[in-house]
Amino acid sequence: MARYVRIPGSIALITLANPPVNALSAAVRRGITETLSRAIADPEVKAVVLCGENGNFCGGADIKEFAGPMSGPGLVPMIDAIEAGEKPVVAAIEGVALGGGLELALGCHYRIAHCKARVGLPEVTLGLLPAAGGTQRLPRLIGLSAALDLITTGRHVSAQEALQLGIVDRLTEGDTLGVAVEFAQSIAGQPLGSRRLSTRTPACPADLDSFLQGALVQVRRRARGAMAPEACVRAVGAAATLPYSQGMQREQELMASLFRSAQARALQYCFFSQRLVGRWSTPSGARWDSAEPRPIRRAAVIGLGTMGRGIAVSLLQAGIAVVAVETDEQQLEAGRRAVTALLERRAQGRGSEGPLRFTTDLQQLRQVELVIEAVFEDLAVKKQVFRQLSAVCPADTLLCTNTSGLDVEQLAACTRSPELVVGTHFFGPAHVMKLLEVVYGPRSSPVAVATAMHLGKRLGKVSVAVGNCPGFVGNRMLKPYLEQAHFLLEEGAAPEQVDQALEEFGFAMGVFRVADLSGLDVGWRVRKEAGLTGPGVAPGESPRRRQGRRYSPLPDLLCEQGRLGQKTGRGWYLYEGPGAREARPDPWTHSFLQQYRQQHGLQPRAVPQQEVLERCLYALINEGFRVLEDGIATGPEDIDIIYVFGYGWPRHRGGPMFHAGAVGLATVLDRLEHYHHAHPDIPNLQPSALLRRLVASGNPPIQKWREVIRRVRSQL
Ligand SMILES: CCCCCCC[C@H](O)CC(=O)SCCNC(=O)CCNC(=O)[C@H](O)C(C)(C)COP(=O)([O-])OP(=O)([O-])OC[C@H]1O[C@@H](n2cnc3c(N)ncnc32)[C@H](O)[C@@H]1OP(=O)([O-])[O-]
Ligand SMILES: NC(=O)c1ccc[n+]([C@@H]2O[C@H](COP(=O)([O-])OP(=O)(O)OC[C@H]3O[C@@H](n4cnc5c(N)ncnc54)[C@H](O)[C@@H]3O)[C@@H](O)[C@H]2O)c1
Repeated sequence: MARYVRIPGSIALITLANPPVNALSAAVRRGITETLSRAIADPEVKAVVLCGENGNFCGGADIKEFAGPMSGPGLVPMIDAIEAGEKPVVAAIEGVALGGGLELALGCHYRIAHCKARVGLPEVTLGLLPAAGGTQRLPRLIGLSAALDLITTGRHVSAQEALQLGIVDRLTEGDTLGVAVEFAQSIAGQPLGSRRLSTRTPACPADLDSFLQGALVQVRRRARGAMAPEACVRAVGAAATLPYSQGMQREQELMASLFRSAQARALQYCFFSQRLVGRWSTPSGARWDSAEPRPIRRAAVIGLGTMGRGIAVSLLQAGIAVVAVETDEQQLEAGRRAVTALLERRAQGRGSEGPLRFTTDLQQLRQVELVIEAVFEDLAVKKQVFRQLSAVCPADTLLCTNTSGLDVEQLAACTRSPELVVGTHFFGPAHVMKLLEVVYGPRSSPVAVATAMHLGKRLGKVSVAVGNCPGFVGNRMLKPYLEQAHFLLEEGAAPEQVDQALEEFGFAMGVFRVADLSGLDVGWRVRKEAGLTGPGVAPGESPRRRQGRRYSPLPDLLCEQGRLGQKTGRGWYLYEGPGAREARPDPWTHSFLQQYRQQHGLQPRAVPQQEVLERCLYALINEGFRVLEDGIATGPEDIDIIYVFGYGWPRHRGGPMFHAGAVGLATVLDRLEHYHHAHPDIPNLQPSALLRRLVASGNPPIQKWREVIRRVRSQL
């Protein structure tokens, strides 16, 4: 797993060979240890070059090994041996040097990188810290402040930035290995002294204590409840305050507190799930490895409102030519200004964008290969647009809708090629949010799904293929969650209490703060169209019951009062003025809730925080099990990735389905039964058949759920 060759000029070349990313598995560590001893023992060898095959230096420790017992040579002694050796070792970095890969390079005496390479210490994103000396050597190389930034964010750094920071010594645009070998020959025999990073003293800010304290406050604010960022700060702090060997000891202790933690497991599950959802399949047999995506060079966006603008920017930044369409000149002008401003704001340091044209004339779409419709969420309007698109665009144009939950099949039925219609559900702001739900209808062809999935990847999104049902996966599961939050207000909770529980769980914002931010009128319009509120409601129907089940009119009542959220300066919370962002608890809301409860004869009670969490989250999770039963999502990983990337579910809790497994499925079932018993008029609290079956199957690990799901589906 590490090849050794002696090349002319007294250089030993060690090549890590564990494709695709040369992860440092036990076999690779053994290979490096053995080949290095060979190079040191060989009197002919004057210097060593370390590189990786397949265009990558090294993607770090082998994450797959973390789940089992660790064996083989340790990374730390291996890297220490490289650094301590008398022969210079040069790392030739192509592709990536990440995590343990960069730590390995930091143990080398020199680093030469290709100009397209990326380096970083992303361990924090896996719930860990760089525990092969990264927290001790990087501060000694680039200073405490820069090292802390890299280690606590885990961000990947371009070769150019790495050079500026001093992480690499030299960049090359050509043959990295050739340059590294030549360089190694040139420095052979020179003293290594301070090239050994462990011997250096890190550059520290003047007021170290307050700097570290500030860093702790910042990471706590950024990653609520996540343990790893804090441990990273402490480990880097040790580099500043302790000698190297004691700092290493501190690094190991802190790593030990993280290594087997539930958070690390959750984050590593997210890493692998993100890759798993890329290997999508549909019930009709379409698959990622057999369906060929079409190349997309020219696209159109219909509707330049909140979403269309971001979608256009996303496409342009991926180098795709865009025709942007609006209904009239005024809307077009507003759209043009918005798109231009977004592009200008994001222009710095970005690559060239595709050409952009604005029009009100659908006839301009005669040459596009893909259209994304982002007009109002109104089925009739969307159907009309799809009829027009089908008439104007070439027959093989892929027609996509950005609907949040309308029936994709009904739109497909308006076109002459229904197999080329799919949902591409972006999340706002579309040029920022990472998630794309790709919704296949019963007639969507493999090529249509593959093209949309591939497009998502090109746009830098995490794409998840899901089936067609009201709300698809994400919004369908959100509905029972929101409903519970409203019911809890009826029963005695305050909005800020519910939000606090959810924020302490790890959401960046609680449900009511999010509602105020996105505007309460969005859901109000949907409920009016569904006949749940407004003129569509049958006369005499109880305000707290709809379609035979409990209903809360609270959000409708707020909208009727003109309290639409941040945009009106008042919603569930009070704001300084329209558009202001800081939410303050509003005495008006409290007395409104009090009156509402009195009016409906509801006896308020103190709702425990635990109940807030259980009812909101377990109702959402229960719907997730139904989504799986119905075959709308292929596996729990799809749901979890949707929630982590689209709905702010705290990543260190792995996603709702992972969380259910972590809590224990029997517990989730038990609590749902309890709440359903207490609230028989809330059908969403009735445990799903799949949850029952999983519990009956002995609570299998989440990786095994798919087998049970297959059995349940075949019996339903
Ligand atoms: C007490 C113990 C002490 C231990 C000390 C450890 C210290 C160390 O600091 C810890 C680490 O290094 S932690 C590590 C820190 N490093 C990181 O966090 C880097 C993680 N990796 C990445 O960010 C991305 O994979 C790359 C950017 C490298 C490539 O992106 P791309 O080109 O889009 O490709 P892709 O689709 O992403 O991956 C292709 C395949 O490779 C697989 N695989 C990848 N890395 C792996 C790994 N390290 N391992 C295993 N497998 C890894 C990946 O699953 C996929 O497999 P599949 O079966 O085909 O699905
Ligand atoms: N806003 C969100 O956060 C969000 C998130 C995900 C999905 N969506 C979905 O995206 C779609 C658009 O939502 P939005 O919030 O951007 O709406 P919006 O009201 O901000 O914008 C809609 C735009 O479409 C234009 N339009 C209407 N009919 C048109 C037509 N026939 N041809 C061309 N343009 C037309 C309107 O002039 C308007 O500018 C909806 O289906 C919505 O459900 C919205």
